[in-house]
Amino acid sequence: MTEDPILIWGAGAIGGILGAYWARAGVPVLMVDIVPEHVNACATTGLSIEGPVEEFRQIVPCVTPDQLTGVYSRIVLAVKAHATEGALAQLKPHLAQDGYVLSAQNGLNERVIAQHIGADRTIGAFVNYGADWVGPGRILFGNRAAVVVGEIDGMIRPRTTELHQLMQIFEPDAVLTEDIWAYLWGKLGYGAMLFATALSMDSMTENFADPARGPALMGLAREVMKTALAEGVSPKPFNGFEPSSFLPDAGDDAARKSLSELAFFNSKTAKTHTGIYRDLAVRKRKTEVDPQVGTVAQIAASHGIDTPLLRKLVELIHDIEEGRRDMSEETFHELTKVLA
Ligand SMILES: NC(=O)C1=CN([C@@H]2O[C@H](COP(=O)(O)OP(=O)(O)OC[C@H]3O[C@@H](n4cnc5c(N)ncnc54)[C@H](OP(=O)(O)O)[C@@H]3O)[C@@H](O)[C@H]2O)C=CC1
Ligand SMILES: CC(C)(CO)C(=O)C(=O)O
Repeated sequence: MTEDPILIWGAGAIGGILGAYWARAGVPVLMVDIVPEHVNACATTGLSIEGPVEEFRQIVPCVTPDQLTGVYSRIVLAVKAHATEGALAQLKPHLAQDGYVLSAQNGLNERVIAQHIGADRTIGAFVNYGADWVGPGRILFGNRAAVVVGEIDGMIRPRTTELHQLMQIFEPDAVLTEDIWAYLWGKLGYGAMLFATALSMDSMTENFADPARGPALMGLAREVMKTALAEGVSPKPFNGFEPSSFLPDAGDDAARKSLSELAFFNSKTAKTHTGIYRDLAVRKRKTEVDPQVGTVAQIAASHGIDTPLLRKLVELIHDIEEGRRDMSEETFHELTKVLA
């Protein structure tokens, strides 16, 4: 493996965990984050990984973007999707001509990254493990889950194999794929339902297990799967999400079975609520709804597919972000009304 440090841009829940595991394994890592107290804690007293999976504290070199010098050949981008363009502008001067950016994010950020730095320098990852940034130098690792890496053109290159090995340090079951888009679109389908779970204060499991919420949840996944098919993508299953159960010809029983598997999978995590819930209820900040759900609705429209549930979901999340609605069961059922 090459020896210049892997730059992790965004040292929060997802990036921080990768940084801590790689640093502990002796892989040279440098993290970059905009929260000075967190940067200071990671680099001095160490980053504390907490929760049921494993507990340890690891010093990980970490700087703010203005403190960064040098050029790097491997950059892992782990900021929220709406921070992608800003982060790309900052990281571009630090990316080697023959280097790459790996997106460890939810959404279709690989498209945005490719536009800015070139498709040949963009690699995709699908991450489904659950984590929360709980304070400076502290991350809750709630549960292990699927981790997949792959080139956006489907080729397997030496750098992809190296990345796969690196991911296996952290997640032994990490997968190397020739079809990263299948996983990214699968997560968009699951992700649309996760956004809906954040319309109320209830946990992911309470949402997935509630028969009254089933129709709206399955309707959201169906709109995303229909759009994926129109894009020529066949989403792949992971951790209880079974894309084929939400295809136009699959019945309600299959969809309900997948919802019940998602309820079960999420009953095992210490991260009971989504990152979206955390943005809305705890951190009181904007979510990734526009670059995730909004983007799918736009892509659907470009294929002539109507997505009334996705559009309503974007509107409801905006309402909560802007203080026009509470997070409540009643807000969730504004989605159900779309089906009436
Ligand atoms: N958390 C989870 O369990 C999962 C998250 N994901 C996805 O992973 C991605 C990252 O999410 P997550 O780790 O939870 O987010 P976090 O908010 O925990 O971490 C992102 C970190 O990046 C910082 N940041 C923002 N802008 C910049 C910038 N320009 N340069 C450097 N750092 C910056 C943030 O600071 P600040 O907070 O001040 O903005 C924050 O510290 C998202 O797309 C998310 O949907 C996917 C699967 C699971
Ligand atoms: C729930 C989770 C961790 C996926 O399992 C996620 O992606 C999120 O919090 O948004």
